[in-house]
Amino acid sequence: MENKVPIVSVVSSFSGLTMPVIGMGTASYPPVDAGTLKSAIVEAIRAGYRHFDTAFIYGSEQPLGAAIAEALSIGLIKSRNELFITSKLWCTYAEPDLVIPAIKMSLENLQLEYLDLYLIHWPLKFSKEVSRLPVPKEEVSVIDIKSVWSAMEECQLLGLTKAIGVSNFSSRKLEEILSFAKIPPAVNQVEMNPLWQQKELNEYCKAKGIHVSAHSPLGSKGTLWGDNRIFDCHALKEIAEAKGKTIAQRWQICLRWVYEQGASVIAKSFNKKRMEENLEIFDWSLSVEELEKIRGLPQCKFNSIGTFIEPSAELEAQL
Ligand SMILES: NC(=O)C1=CN([C@@H]2O[C@H](COP(=O)(O)OP(=O)(O)OC[C@H]3O[C@@H](n4cnc5c(N)ncnc54)[C@H](OP(=O)(O)O)[C@@H]3O)[C@@H](O)[C@H]2O)C=CC1
Ligand SMILES: O=C[C@H](O)[C@@H](O)[C@@H](O)[C@H](O)C(=O)O
Repeated sequence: MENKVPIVSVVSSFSGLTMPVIGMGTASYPPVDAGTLKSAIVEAIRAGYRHFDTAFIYGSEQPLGAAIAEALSIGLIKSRNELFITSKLWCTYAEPDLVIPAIKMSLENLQLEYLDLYLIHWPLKFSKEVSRLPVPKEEVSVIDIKSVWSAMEECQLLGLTKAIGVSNFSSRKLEEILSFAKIPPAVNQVEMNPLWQQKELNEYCKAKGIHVSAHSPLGSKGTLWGDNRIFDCHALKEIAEAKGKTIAQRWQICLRWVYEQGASVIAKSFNKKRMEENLEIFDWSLSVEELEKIRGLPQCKFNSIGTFIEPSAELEAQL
C-alpha cells in the first residue's frame, strides 16, 4: 500500500539515511504474549507503519522479526529495506566488550542482517544480570561512555547498523560524547510530550544536528512507567474539541505537537483502530494559539529512571 507517513533525514555518516516520522513502539505493559505482539505488528505494517522501535529488554525483538518475515511472505512489503528498525543496548551489556555480542544477539532475535538504528538504552550500566525491580542502586553505575561509544561506532563500521545513537541522554552526556566521537550520535530518543516538552534538550540537539525521537508521546497511559496525566489534561481536551476531534482523539494532538517540533514519534498501540488513528496527523495542523496554549502547560516528567532503579540522588547527579 502507499505509505503516507513522511520521512525525516537522520544525520549519519551513511548518507541518505531517512526515518519515517512515526514509529510503532513495541514495549507493552502488562506484557503480551509473543503471538499477540507478532499479530499486532503485522497489523501495523498493514496499516502503513514502516518504522518499529524495539529493545533487547522488551522481549519484542523475536516477535518483531517473526512479523517482518510474515509481512514479507504475504507480500505486505517487498523487501526488508522498506522498514526502519531500531533496537537498543541494554544496561547489562553496557561495556565495550559486550556491545558487539549484544547487537549480534539482537540481530539474531530479529532474524535481520542489519539494524537501521542502534541506541544505548540508558546512560547506565548494571554490574550483573538483575531480575528484581527496582534494580538495587548498588548494582547501577554511569556507563564509561567513551569506551562504550567506541564499540557502538564499531557496530556501524561493521555494517551491523546503519546509524547509532542514544536514549534518555541529557545534553551534558551528549556533550561528553561529542568531545571524542568519530561518529556523532544520529538520534537521542527521549520522553517527550506536551506535558514534558524537553525545550532545552531539543534546542541543544537541533544546534548539534542530533535528531530527537519522542518516546511515550501519549504519556504511556496504562503502563508501569506512565499515568493518566495526558488523558486528564483539560487544555488538550479543549484543543481536541475545538478541532472537532472526539475526546479520545486528543491523543492525535500530542502526536501532531511532537511532529510540529521537528521530532519523530514512537507511539505504541496494539489496537487496530487506535494504530490507524495515530497515523492521521498529517492533513491538519495546530494553530499559533493552540501551540501557545500547549507551550504554557505545567511540565512534569513521567518515565523517570526511578520506575526501574532504586532512587539514588548520587547517580542522578551524574546523568
Ligand atoms: N527509550 C526508552 O527508554 C523508552 C522507549 N519507549 C518506546 O516508546 C514506545 C511508546 O511509548 P510508551 O511508553 O509505550 O507509551 P505511549 O505514550 O505510546 O502510550 C502507549 C499507551 O497509550 C495507548 N494508546 C495508544 N494510542 C492511543 C489512542 N489513539 N487512544 C487512546 N489510547 C492510546 C496504548 O494502548 P493500546 O495499545 O491499547 O492502544 C498504550 O497503553 C514504547 O512502546 C517503546 O517502544 C518507551 C518508554 C521508554
Ligand atoms: O526494566 C526496565 C524498564 O523496562 C525500562 O527499561 C523502561 O522504562 C524503558 O526504559 C523502556 O524503554 O520502555
